[in-house]
Amino acid sequence: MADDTGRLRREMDMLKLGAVLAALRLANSRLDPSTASSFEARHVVFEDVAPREVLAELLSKAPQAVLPGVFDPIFTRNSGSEEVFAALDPRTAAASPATLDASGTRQFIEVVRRMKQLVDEEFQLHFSSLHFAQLACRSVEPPRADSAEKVLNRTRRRTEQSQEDGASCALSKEEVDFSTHLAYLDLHSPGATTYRGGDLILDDRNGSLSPAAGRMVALELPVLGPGRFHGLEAGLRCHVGIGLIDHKDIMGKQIHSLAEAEALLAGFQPQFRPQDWRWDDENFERLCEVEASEAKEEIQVEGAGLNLKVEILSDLPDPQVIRVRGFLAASEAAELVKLSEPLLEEAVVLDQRDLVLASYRASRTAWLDDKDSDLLAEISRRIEAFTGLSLQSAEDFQVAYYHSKEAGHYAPHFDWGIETQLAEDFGSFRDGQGAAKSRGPRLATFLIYLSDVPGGGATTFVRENLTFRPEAGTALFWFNLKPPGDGDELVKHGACAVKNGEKFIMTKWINVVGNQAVLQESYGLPRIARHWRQALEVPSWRRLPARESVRPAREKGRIGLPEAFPDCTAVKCCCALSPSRLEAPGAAWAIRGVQFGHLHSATGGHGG
Ligand SMILES: O=C(O)CCC(=O)C(=O)O
Ligand SMILES: [Fe+2]
Repeated sequence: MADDTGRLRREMDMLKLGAVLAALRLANSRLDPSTASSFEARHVVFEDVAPREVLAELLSKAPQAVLPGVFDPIFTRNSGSEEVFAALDPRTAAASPATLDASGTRQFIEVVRRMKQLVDEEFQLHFSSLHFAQLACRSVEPPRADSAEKVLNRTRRRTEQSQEDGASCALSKEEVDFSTHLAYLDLHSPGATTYRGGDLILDDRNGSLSPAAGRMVALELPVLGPGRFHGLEAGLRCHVGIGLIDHKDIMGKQIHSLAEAEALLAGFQPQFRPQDWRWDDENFERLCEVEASEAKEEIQVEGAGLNLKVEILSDLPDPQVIRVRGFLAASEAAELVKLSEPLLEEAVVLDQRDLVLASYRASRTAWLDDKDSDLLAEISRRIEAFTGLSLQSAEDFQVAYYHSKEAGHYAPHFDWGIETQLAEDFGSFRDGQGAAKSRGPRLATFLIYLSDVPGGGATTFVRENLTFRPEAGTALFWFNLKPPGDGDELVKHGACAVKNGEKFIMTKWINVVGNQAVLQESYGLPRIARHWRQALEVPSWRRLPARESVRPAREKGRIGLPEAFPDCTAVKCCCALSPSRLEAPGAAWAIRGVQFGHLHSATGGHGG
């Protein structure tokens, strides 16, 4: 299977991706600002996104494989009474290859991965997670009786109505999902034996784009704007569609996780759970008050001059989170506190590419370089030996200080942020020549408590239900990424308010560059995990289990779909967000200029 993947990858890399892009982009233009639904979005067209054989294979299998109604419930699903929509997501496909055989599933996953990569690169997305991905077919039989114009008008009215309803609905439901970017890849072109219509209409006044085999259109979405229409007139049309969310607060809502699909395809059985994270903040508050979590397993590890007890609090298929008491001696922790105290400054966090002082992090921080003290160099050596990871591209040590007077805390977050912006902003991230180093995202976090805390200050993992009490010298270690390099949605964690006294921690973020092999070796596993039973000198990562049997399909209706919002219908929640969120400074979906294809006759149908 790995060979297949490699071959497919190489083939796809060889394609001239996006070569026709420039030709299809017209000069930026703006809509009349008086238009009620002012719509400034950007769309980009790619040609030859996947090899023809891949498109043909997917197309030959799609009509039998797709299932009516398997779709993100937040999006409207009916495209009009004449149109039947059916879809399959990567995890469904991987869970029951009977509907799409293993080779088809593999290709589907690779195509989705490629599409996401192109959208991420084109729109320079830093936080995107896969909101949905689907192999979808629509059919209209017999041909629509309505004129295209009528269908379009009806769909437009329905969209406007759902936006009005949805706006109020979504306003009271901050948690509503939405995609910030979409992409559709056509598996085939319209024609006498296939289908008619299917143009993508970005705005009825401003243009449309005809489908063509291998063509992918990627859109940056205005959250409130007119709908996107890609209705059929007749026949059966199949495509691969993806939706991405590029916003750090929503990052990790990977409803359609490719990593999990890969794992399923490999015969691994991840533990699925409803991915509804509306309760993160409440859970955080609750976990702050509970007793420290107990280890599930304890393993004595030796080697490289270390002899430590590893406590495993959570393990595969969930993220492996471990605690090591006595990683530092009390005297070492105290020395580091002393070293960092004069250097502490108010903490900044990366907020959508800007470094800001944020209310959600009340703490002071200092950055310490190995060169600052022999002790730090020694601790780096210990971390390398212990984790088996290279610190070649790791960031400097960050000391964080929280005080009860400021109720010092750090709200639940992910550590996996991309560091390019940080590299430009922090001198300490530069190499000797002042050039920003390439580190890649934060693969893993090694956190060491430098002090006990008399009251509060626990570290909690809100989705794994773990609580750690600070004890000077104790370390925590976990991976932020999962194969093949996605942010892990289960490692969301936070620091509870310090209620009494003060808290010091020191963190080493270990980045991807230099550790790519670890990600590669874990390919096919739901997560990266270390075999702690091996001697420390032998870095050892859990390998893919042999594929023996195909798992039975999971219970229908539980496939990564969030719980329905109790008082929002699916249609109401479609694409709606508060306009104020759109206008918020620094919003991820800052809307750019418009680029349109040429104007074309309008066809109907409402596309999700
Ligand atoms: O202070 C803690 O317990 C956690 C800190 C943290 O998560 C971070 O600095 O990224
Ligand atoms: Fe963190």
